[in-house]
Amino acid sequence: MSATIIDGAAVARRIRAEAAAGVATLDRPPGLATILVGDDPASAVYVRNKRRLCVEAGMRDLHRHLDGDVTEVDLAAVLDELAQDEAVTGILLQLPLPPHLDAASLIARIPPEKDVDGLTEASAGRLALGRPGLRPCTPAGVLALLDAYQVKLAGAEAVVVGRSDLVGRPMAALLLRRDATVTVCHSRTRDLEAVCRRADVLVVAAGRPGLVGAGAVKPGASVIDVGIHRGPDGLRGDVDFEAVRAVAGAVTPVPGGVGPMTIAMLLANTVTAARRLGQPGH
Ligand SMILES: Nc1nc(=O)c2c([nH]1)NC[C@@H]1CN(c3ccc(C(=O)N[C@@H](CCC(=O)O)C(=O)O)cc3)C=[N+]21
Ligand SMILES: [Mg+2]
Repeated sequence: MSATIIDGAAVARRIRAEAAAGVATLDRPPGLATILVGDDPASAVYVRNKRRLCVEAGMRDLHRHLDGDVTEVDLAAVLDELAQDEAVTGILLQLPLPPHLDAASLIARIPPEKDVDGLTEASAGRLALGRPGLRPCTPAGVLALLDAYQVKLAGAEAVVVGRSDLVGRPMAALLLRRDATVTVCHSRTRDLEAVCRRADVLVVAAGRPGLVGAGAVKPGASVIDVGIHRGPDGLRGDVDFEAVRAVAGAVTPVPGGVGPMTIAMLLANTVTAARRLGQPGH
C-alpha cells in the first residue's frame, strides 16, 4: 500500500477559480499590492507567480519593487501610502527583508483590514481568540488541503514541526480551533521522531531538507510538507518523500503540494478583504 499523493496544484486551481468567481460579484476589482525589496531570486519567483495569478483571478496588480538598500523610513512611507490608497485591498510585504530592515515594525504599518498575509499582531490575536480575521496563507492552505481530502481533525493527534510566526504558530492555532490535539515541536524538542510518530496529522515546517523520514511517520498518517529547498536536483521539501510515501496514508509532494495553496489562499484572503472593506462596520 502506498500513500495517496495530495494534489495541491489541483486544489489550488479550484480555490483560485472560486476567488475569481468572488471577484466577479464585487462592484470593482480588488487591488493586491505586493512589495518586493531587493533581488533575491526565490522571492522574485514567488512574487511573480502571485502577481500573475492575481491578474488571472481578475484582480488589479499593484506591485512595488524597491532597491535592496531602501531605508526603513522610505519603505514605511510606501506602506503608509498603500494603507491610505482606496484602490488597494490587500498589502503583501514579501519576506525575508534585507537584514537592515525590521520586518516586525514594518508589518505593523499594514492595516489589519488589508493584511491579506495574516501577519499583523491584530490578525494573530484574532486567530488566537477565534475571532473573524485574515488568516496566514500557508497554514490556511494546509487546512484547506486537509479538508479537501476529508482528513478528520476533531480529536485527531496533530503534530506541527516548527514554530515560526509565518507557519508553525498559526498552524497550531488553526488545528486547535478545529479540535485537534496539537503538539508543537522545534529545534529543542527531545526525540522528535517519537513525538512525530504519534501524529495522525503531521505538518512539517522546519526549514530542514529531508528532516522527516519514514521512522517519524505513523502508518496511515497524513503528512503535509511545508518545506521548500532548491538543490542541484531541483526542489525538495522537509520530508523524505520517497521513504514516507511507503508508510503514510497521504502525503504532499514538493513542488505541487503546499506552495500553490499559499498563493490560492492569498487570493481568497484578498476577496474576503474586499468584501469587508466594501461594507464598513462588518
Ligand atoms: N510575506 C510573505 N508571504 C508569503 O506567503 C511568503 C513570503 N513572505 N516569503 C516566502 C514564502 C514562501 N512562499 C511560497 C509561495 C509559493 C510557492 C510555490 O508556488 N511553490 C511551488 C513551486 C514554485 C517554484 O518553482 O519555485 C510549488 O511548491 O509547487 C512556494 C513558496 C510564500 N511565502
Ligand atoms: Mg525551528
